Amino acid sequence: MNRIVIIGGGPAGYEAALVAAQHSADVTVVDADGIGGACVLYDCVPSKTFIASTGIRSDLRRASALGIEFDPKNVGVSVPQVHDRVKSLAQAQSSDIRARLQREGVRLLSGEGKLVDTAHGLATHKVQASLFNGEELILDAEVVLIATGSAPRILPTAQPDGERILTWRHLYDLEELPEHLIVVGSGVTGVEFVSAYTELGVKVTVVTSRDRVLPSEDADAAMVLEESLAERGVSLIKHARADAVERTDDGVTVKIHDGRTVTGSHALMTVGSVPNTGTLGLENVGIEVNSGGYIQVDRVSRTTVPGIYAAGDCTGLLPLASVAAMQGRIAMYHALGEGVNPIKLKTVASAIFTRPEIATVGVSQNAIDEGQVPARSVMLPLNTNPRAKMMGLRRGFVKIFCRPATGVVIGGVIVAPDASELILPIAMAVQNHLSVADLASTFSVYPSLSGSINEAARQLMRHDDLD
Ligand SMILES: Cc1cc2nc3c(=O)[nH]c(=O)nc-3n(C[C@H](O)[C@H](O)[C@H](O)COP(=O)(O)OP(=O)(O)OC[C@H]3O[C@@H](n4cnc5c(N)ncnc54)[C@H](O)[C@@H]3O)c2cc1C
Ligand SMILES: NC(=O)c1ccc[n+]([C@@H]2O[C@H](COP(=O)([O-])OP(=O)(O)OC[C@H]3O[C@@H](n4cnc5c(N)ncnc54)[C@H](O)[C@@H]3O)[C@@H](O)[C@H]2O)c1
Repeated sequence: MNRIVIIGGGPAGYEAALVAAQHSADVTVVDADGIGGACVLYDCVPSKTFIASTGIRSDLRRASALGIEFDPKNVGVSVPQVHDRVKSLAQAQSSDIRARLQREGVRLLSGEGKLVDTAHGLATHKVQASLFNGEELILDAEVVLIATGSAPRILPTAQPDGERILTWRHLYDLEELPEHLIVVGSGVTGVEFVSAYTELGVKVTVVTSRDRVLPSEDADAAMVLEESLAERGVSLIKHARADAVERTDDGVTVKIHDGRTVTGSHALMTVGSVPNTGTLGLENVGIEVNSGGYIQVDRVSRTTVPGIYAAGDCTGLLPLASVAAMQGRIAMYHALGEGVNPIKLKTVASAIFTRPEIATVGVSQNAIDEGQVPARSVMLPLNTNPRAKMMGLRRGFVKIFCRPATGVVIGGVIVAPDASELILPIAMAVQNHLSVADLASTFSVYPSLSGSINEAARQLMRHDDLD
């Protein structure tokens, strides 16, 4: 029987454990935060649960435009109830995953894991587990998976205190809504909270070092989001690198590199994450990390040391729960000698849970514009879609990219409510090499937002006929 030790119980670790247990391996997971990892307990699951509440308030605000009379001023937000729901749902999901792992026979240890091999190049490895109950165990393993995730990046001059200067992991402990929230950073994490807090009626200012929100995402999508946030009263301060955040008597001051200052009641730091690789004893086995502290892996999750794999945010490949889980599963299939397909990032679908949502899959507009990938594309505004008109939607679009000669779909972007759900047909087309003709000839429901996916594909087909 293979002895496998997994350090970290987030999506990378627990999905790997399930695969290994189903292949009759002897699996131990050592985890420091709780099964489900930061994903379930602090990051992805809590933020999406929070956003589920904040969205309801916006739906109510839009009701009058559709002829439903009601006074938005009478809508209250029970902050303790919203936060309790967030935390109890996260705990419940963690418990469910824990129970499933236990049913599959996985041994779960609560504590910190560290590699303690006495020399480099050994055939098997040793993991020291320092348990929170005070026990110290040394676990022998033929295979080790490092799946330790990442933690919020902290600026030394903006130390979070959990009261006024916050990371996203402090938010659900606040007793009241911030009066004026300054969000530092405009990446995916930042904009999701900017959108959510404005939906709750909180005044929000964004301080970003870049020239737009979502600098790494589709520019057309980012522009739609900027317009929508501006309409909801968000102030966006661009080209503004925050040097420091300080407490004042009644709030915070954010000091910007060029001398400007911004004051508010609270500051939320969303300036990225750092991998949890510093205390893992990597030097004891001869694994080197890159300049960002990430563990380098190949497409089947192998590190440079035989028998040691790494998966998820600690590898810096693509920090998404879905990718972490896939990397973890692939590591186990490979370690157990099963046939395995190396990970393909070109087919990963992801979404940004703002209002409107932004979902993407496959190649990006940037890669096409820079000439890295030849493609034809079409961008269809949603306001021509009958269902969108019925729903009173003013913004959003469907964009599809396809190969110039064959029309094979290679990517797409959707900006719409529930874009996270609407992206699936394009993701299926990308994954299965379907063409725009395949997409165009698939029946969609009339009327539906997904009808715009058919229509966009049809426009690319017409273009085909002219070639
Ligand atoms: C605010 C926010 C929202 C997000 N929303 C989404 C989303 O909507 N969709 C999506 O796909 N992704 C989302 N992500 C990204 C997603 O959360 C991560 O990609 C995912 O958590 C990575 O999983 P992981 O298993 O690598 O690590 P994690 O989930 O971070 O789990 C790692 C675990 O390892 C443990 N650990 C660390 N060091 C040790 C040690 N030495 N010994 C033992 N245990 C250790 C930690 O305690 C933790 O439990 C979001 C991220 C953030 C910050
Ligand atoms: N819905 C989702 O799937 C979801 C949600 C959240 C995060 N994530 C994952 O997490 C990854 C990381 O996202 P993120 O937003 O946490 O980090 P990020 O590194 O992508 O963004 C941080 C932003 O902060 C800015 N910044 C850094 N230092 C600054 C300073 N001193 N002053 C002002 N601005 C500063 C950077 O320019 C950058 O735009 C994403 O790429 C995504 O993969 C996914």
